[in-house]
Amino acid sequence: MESTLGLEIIEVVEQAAIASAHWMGKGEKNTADQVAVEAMRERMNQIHMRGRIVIGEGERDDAPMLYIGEEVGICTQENAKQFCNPDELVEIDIAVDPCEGTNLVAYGQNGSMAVLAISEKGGLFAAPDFYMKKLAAPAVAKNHVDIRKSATENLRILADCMDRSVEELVVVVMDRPRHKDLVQEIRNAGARVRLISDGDVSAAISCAFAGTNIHALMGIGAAPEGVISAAAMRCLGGHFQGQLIYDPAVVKTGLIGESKESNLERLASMGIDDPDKVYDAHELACGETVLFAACGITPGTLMEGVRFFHGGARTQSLVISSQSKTARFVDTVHMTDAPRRLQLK
Ligand SMILES: O=C(COP(=O)(O)O)[C@@H](O)[C@H](O)[C@H](O)[C@H](O)COP(=O)(O)O
Ligand SMILES: [Mn+2]
Ligand SMILES: [Mn+2]
Repeated sequence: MESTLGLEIIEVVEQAAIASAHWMGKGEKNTADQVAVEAMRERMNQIHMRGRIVIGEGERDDAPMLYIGEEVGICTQENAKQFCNPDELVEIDIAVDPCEGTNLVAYGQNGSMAVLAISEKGGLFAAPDFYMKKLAAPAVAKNHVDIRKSATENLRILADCMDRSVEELVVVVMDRPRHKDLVQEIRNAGARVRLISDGDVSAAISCAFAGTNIHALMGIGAAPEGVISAAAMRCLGGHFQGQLIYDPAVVKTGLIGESKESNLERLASMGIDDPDKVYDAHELACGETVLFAACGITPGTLMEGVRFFHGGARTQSLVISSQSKTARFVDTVHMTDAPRRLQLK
């Protein structure tokens, strides 16, 4: 599955990031999102593949593009037989977030990226548009920390695993009222908190890389982003656990349905019989082969953002593969017109 796909998906996230970056700082989050979706879809449809979106634009958005169930790739088009024999191609599932951190792009803040994960059919958990409690940590802490334990306990374990004191740990938490007690607990335990307004995919993956000064992600974000983060963490060997949040009283945003009961019914109709199950990275991204690609839109912990210059743009992406066991940082110069000069760095 990987061979050429690994290269092509770099271009998919690059094109989405460039399109969105044109809207950086313009205060228009919907446009920044929409152009990323269109660019991602257009580039995906040039790839010799039979893809199906399993995580895309929200189930209830009625989005015209990259909606859940949409088929993408040349080999899914009506005239597919002109280009390929669809029966010879492996069917793949794709999770996309063309603009992860739309607010960050709109307000020119750090940490946004175009991102996707791919696996063979059935290899990614088709998470509902619910919230998810998440715990991410470096590989050394894998299976030692546990989302069922308190933050205080996990911080002690994490400090032990990393051979440092709790005071030397930095935990990323989304700046939301629902995290008031969690933030207090982390501070009381002695660790330092980095509050982010958006973009918990970047924060989760950063835990797997030493040198980011991010040692854990705790708290509740969106479930689809949890699956995308898990795909990367599974390939990187980092710790990632997620637990669906179906009780609107926990998040208090009204975004996850009117009542706990109706949400439980919805989960049951999707075949999720144990709504309290704790999923690890291997369960959220269980495919034999998993690929992950992200390209920075605005600057982030892992990647630079898109930089425009006369006649082109420069991007930085991260492509991770479970098959080749690689995490590649790709630095690309895009020559849209004839650039006056190309800078080495
Ligand atoms: O920040 C985020 C927004 O993503 P996007 O809509 O693609 O720009 C994500 O990283 C979060 O995981 C998540 O979507 C968020 O926590 C859910 O929203 P909120 O109710 O504001 O916490
Ligand atoms: Mn997102
Ligand atoms: Mn998004």
